[in-house]
Amino acid sequence: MSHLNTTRTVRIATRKSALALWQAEYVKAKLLEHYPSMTVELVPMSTQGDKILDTPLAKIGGKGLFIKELEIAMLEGRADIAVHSMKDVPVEFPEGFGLHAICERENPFDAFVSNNHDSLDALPQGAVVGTSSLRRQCQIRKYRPDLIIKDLRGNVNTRLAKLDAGEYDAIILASAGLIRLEMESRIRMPLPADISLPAVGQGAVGIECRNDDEELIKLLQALNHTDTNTRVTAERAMNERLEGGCQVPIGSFATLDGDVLTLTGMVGKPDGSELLFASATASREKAADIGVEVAESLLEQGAGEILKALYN
Ligand SMILES: NCc1[nH]cc(CCC(=O)O)c1CC(=O)O
Repeated sequence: MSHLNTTRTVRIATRKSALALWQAEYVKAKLLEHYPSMTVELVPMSTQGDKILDTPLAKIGGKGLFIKELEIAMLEGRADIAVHSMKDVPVEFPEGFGLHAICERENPFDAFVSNNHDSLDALPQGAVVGTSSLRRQCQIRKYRPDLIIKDLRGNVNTRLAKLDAGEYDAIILASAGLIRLEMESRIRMPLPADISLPAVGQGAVGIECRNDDEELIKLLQALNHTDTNTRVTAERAMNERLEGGCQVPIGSFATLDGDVLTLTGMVGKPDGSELLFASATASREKAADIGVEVAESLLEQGAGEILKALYN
């Protein structure tokens, strides 16, 4: 790497939520670990997504909502990279931008969080569960049709405050966010993939930059985690074939056993009355191919109709 300028300054555009700031600090620490003479600065900014938190995201369209302002900052030279939760990153990037590293995945599973109950099974009939994710909603409804699902929005801390205020008997959050914000003790029960298949890319952090910053792209390779990248590539390929945004009842979860990659996908009706599943296994070089294969198997089962009904 002696030909690369490792002393350059890298500015990280980030949203201001606790989790976004944690992720930006994490990438900063990783960069400094690999390039001790680099200067890394955070450039926190408010984004459109933060301002419209009270509006149901599905109705606004969802795609790319959180990242526009960060890209403008990179275009205007106010920032060099943007750090994202992979599950919030749309399949397609705006012209001139790309995803150039995916860091090692944290716990990818959903978490059952409650102050009074130990597990989903332990909830009394008709208990109120908070989540605004159609993916979580359809899977919880399938598993426990008697529960009442109530909308829950805001950052991780806001959602926990609403639980603590007694608005819900339990809420569902991503384990990764709680672990990163040092609130792992809030997890009463991790939800296994056969109860709640995670979202595409859940638990992984990705780094975006301009495609013409070749030196930076090379420097970022040190932060890329190959196994995570392979798994998330398969999951995203499935989503792309399904033309799914980030606010859809779609689950996609890949595992690696050596070089053997297995992908499971799910598309469900939000009311939990119908959930479609498909799986495929292949060697790791076929990540994108099995994403498409699983998507097509879901489409054959009728996933297209379920998704179309939601977009209308
Ligand atoms: N959609 C919000 C969001 N985006 C990323 C995470 C944290 C987990 C992750 O990095 O995948 C969360 C919170 C949640 O779903 O509970």
